[in-house]
Amino acid sequence: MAGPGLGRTEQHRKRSEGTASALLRKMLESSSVLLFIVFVLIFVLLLFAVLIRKNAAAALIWHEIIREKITNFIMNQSKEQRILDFVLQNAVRGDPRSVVDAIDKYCTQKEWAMNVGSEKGIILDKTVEEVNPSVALELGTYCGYSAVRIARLLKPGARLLTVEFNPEFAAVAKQTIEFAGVQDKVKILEGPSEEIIPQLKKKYEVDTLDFVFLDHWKDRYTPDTILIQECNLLRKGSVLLADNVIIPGAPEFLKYIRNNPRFQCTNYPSHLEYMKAEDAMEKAVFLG
Ligand SMILES: C[S@@+](CC[C@H](N)C(=O)[O-])C[C@H]1O[C@@H](n2cnc3c(N)ncnc32)[C@H](O)[C@@H]1O
Repeated sequence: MAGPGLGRTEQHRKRSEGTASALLRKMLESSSVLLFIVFVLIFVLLLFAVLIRKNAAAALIWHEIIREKITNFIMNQSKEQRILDFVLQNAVRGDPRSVVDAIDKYCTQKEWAMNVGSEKGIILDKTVEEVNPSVALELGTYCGYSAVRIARLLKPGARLLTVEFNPEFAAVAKQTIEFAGVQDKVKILEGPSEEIIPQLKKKYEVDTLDFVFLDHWKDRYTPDTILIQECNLLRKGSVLLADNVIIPGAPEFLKYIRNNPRFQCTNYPSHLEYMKAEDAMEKAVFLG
């Protein structure tokens, strides 16, 4: 009786040992898999961090897609609303320069945003001062940064029409423009540029445009430039200024405008807003 009993205990002990070592093996295997995954993740993150520093496209993906979505989720608020809040708290009501400076400060120190920015803003300012427009058109309002920049330089009686198809951006821009005190000079036209441009003559009493700032989605630069001409909105000497012709880039537009004998072009090398990557603006004077 004792023999078989001891045998069972021995068998049981061996089975337990077997199970324990299998469990330990599994644990070691799974922890090394876990360790491997952690290493791969750290490597990918480091690679992405280097890429963000070196590559503007990766930086834009990080700022505009990943970081912005996470911050919006955590704060339950859009980036554009955060920019507006910063303006309301840090700029001086009725002082357009302080509004521009506050947006630049926010976008340099806190969150990147697609305003024309301080460096290319100087090229924009100089062009507006040179043209001294009575009627200016902006395609792409966003938060109203460039609208305020342009409006503060307009002579008395001159006006800026600015087109934006995103209602949330248009609402933020309206408040920014009002806070800057330039609301009498700026009218936000809500809707897609391709629908608004053909309405400019009749609905908004535009004869011709003296200055056009192209700063909406880059694939619309060429079709909208053609549409503006088809609607007879340009006069001899009208000036177009296009932003971001290098990043995100508007190669088709550059090809179209530089090969068009009706335009005389000048390129202004600069840098992508709030970044070191190279960008440029293209000025095109309509020769009639
Ligand atoms: C680069 S942001 C404009 C930045 C602004 N000009 C500034 O410097 O402060 C481009 C804006 O154009 C708007 N947009 C893009 N395509 C458009 C279109 N076809 N019609 C109207 N708005 C458009 C986008 O919603 C976005 O707000």
